[in-house]
Amino acid sequence: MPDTPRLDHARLASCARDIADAGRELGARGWTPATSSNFSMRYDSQHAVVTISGRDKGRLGVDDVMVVDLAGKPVGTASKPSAETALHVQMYRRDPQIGAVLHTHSHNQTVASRLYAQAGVVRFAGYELQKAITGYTTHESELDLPVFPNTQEMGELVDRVDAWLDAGKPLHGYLIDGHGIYTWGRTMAEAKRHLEAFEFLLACELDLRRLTA
Ligand SMILES: CSCCC(=O)C(=O)COP(=O)(O)O
Ligand SMILES: [Zn+2]
Repeated sequence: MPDTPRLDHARLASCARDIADAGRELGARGWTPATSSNFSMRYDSQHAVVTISGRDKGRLGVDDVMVVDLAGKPVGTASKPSAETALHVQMYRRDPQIGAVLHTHSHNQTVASRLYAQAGVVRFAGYELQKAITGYTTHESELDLPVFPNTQEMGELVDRVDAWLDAGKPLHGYLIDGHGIYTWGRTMAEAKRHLEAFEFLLACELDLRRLTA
């Protein structure tokens, strides 16, 4: 039987506070409607702290998160982790530098995911705000946000993300059709900056489509 790690309660409380703060901010912007969305932070090299399934993500408290291993298995609790935990732990497994993953369901994210599902990608070019994504230093770059089909089978989404990354294509976030966005960062602050940047860029693209239709 695998050893159950003794939890560092100070570390867990610190992650819980950061996750709850992020949830309050994102919820206040209307990006987490109707208990949607989920958030996580890396706890250590083999574990993450993730939101418990079904909680109101705009009103999280310290008891609304739990520890999982990087296979998504609960550690030290009988609570049920987010239904989308597999998409969080995938990022922690793939990149040891990733420290936080955010998933939201804003109106713009959802509408854009529907409009660009067939193309399979939203390509941003010419926006100064592309520089808010780590590694982008000029508006004269192309930033791709893929759109994957929605499914209740998390393994299918995990495979699509793996395929994108295994093809060597840069990935800083992705949309799921009719669902929402995933993005991440080395820290919670970086993950929030990426989320805000994608939300802003999607809003611009949607406005341009309306204004130039
Ligand atoms: C009510 S939203 C449907 C599930 C979802 O997409 C989501 O983001 C929240 O699921 P969780 O299990 O993390 O609460
Ligand atoms: Zn979701």
